[in-house]
Amino acid sequence: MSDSAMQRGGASAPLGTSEDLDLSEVRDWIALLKPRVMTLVVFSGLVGLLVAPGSLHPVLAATAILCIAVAAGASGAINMWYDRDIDAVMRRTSKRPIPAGRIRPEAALSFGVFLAVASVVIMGLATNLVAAAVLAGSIAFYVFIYTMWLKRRTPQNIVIGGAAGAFPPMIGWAAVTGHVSLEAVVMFAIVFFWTPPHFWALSLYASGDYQRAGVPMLPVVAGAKETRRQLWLYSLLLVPVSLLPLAIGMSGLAYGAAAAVLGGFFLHYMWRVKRDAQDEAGRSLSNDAPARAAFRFSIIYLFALLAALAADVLVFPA
Ligand code: HEM
Ligand SMILES: CC(C)=CCC/C(C)=C/CC/C(C)=C/COP(=O)(O)OP(=O)(O)O
Repeated sequence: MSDSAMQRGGASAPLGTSEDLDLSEVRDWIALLKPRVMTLVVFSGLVGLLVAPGSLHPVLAATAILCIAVAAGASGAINMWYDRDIDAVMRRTSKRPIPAGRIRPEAALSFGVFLAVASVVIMGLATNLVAAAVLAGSIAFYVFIYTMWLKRRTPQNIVIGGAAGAFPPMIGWAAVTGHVSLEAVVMFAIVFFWTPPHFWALSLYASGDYQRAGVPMLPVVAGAKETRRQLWLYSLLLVPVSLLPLAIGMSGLAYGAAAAVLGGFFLHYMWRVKRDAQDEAGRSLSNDAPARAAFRFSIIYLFALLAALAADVLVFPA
């Protein structure tokens, strides 16, 4: 039995439980990859790949998507290694495998670095150098620019650092075409402008955590009122940006209509956050119910928008 399994089950664990213990160990390693966040990252990469002109052998396409998933997971693991001190003091993250003492920090780091290198090398072999380079760049962006540099220094951390999460559709596109063109930049822009409202909605009701950990997220540094204002500004920018695929002829009217309707809902949810009843300090009087709803909707929105783009391009090819 490993040290971590001993910690969980204890030396006197009943016979027959070793498989369960191994399974929970596997679950811890999977948790290091932030699998829930990965679903949308992978989906956006898949959409980039599906809407790209040209074709890729299905096995190579599946490999490319797997590489995006593994790269995102690897950077999540390295992020958890680096952030283990602040994760330990935040309620939302304190039970993660490293702060909870179930995985050694160095083991998590080796795991993350190994997966990061493997994902880039395999992407290069399976597709092309451009896709591998953008994949490497997005890992480096998340790890070095966001996690190690901006996250603890500026409330604009997620605006700049969030670019890391906007690369996957571009990587999917590059995997098929071998280059980065305007369409790929447009998909990048959609995720880029979506990220601040997505995260700031959550940060409004998780600001206690960030304050305790000394992370300068916008509500901690500038207050809830300013966060609501900036969240609203980025939401207003996102809607026209989401219509760019139509404007550049990448998609047709079906996508345009879907983007307009989804954008209307997005603005509705974010407007409710902006107008949430608040005290003089800007704190919500409704237990942040609108912010919680807006955060949940932000995820549905991006899934639906990207699905609409893929459906439009595949059903009505140019
Ligand atoms: C710097 C940028 C971003 C930050 C700081 C951020 C932060 C967060 C946080 C703190 C959560 C709460 C869930 C958790 O405990 O992990 C979350 C959830 C989520 N994020 Fe983001 N996010 C960012 C960008 C993105 C991007 C680019 C995507 C995908 C395209 C994404 C997809 C998701 C999804 C799908 C969830 C829900 C996970 C669940 O079901 O628990 N996020 N995000
Ligand atoms: C292909 C590739 C490398 C994609 C990268 C995907 C990526 C960077 C997604 C960003 C999403 C994310 C979980 C941010 C969390 O920030 P945080 O670390 O502040 O969150 P935490 O407090 O939950 O740890």
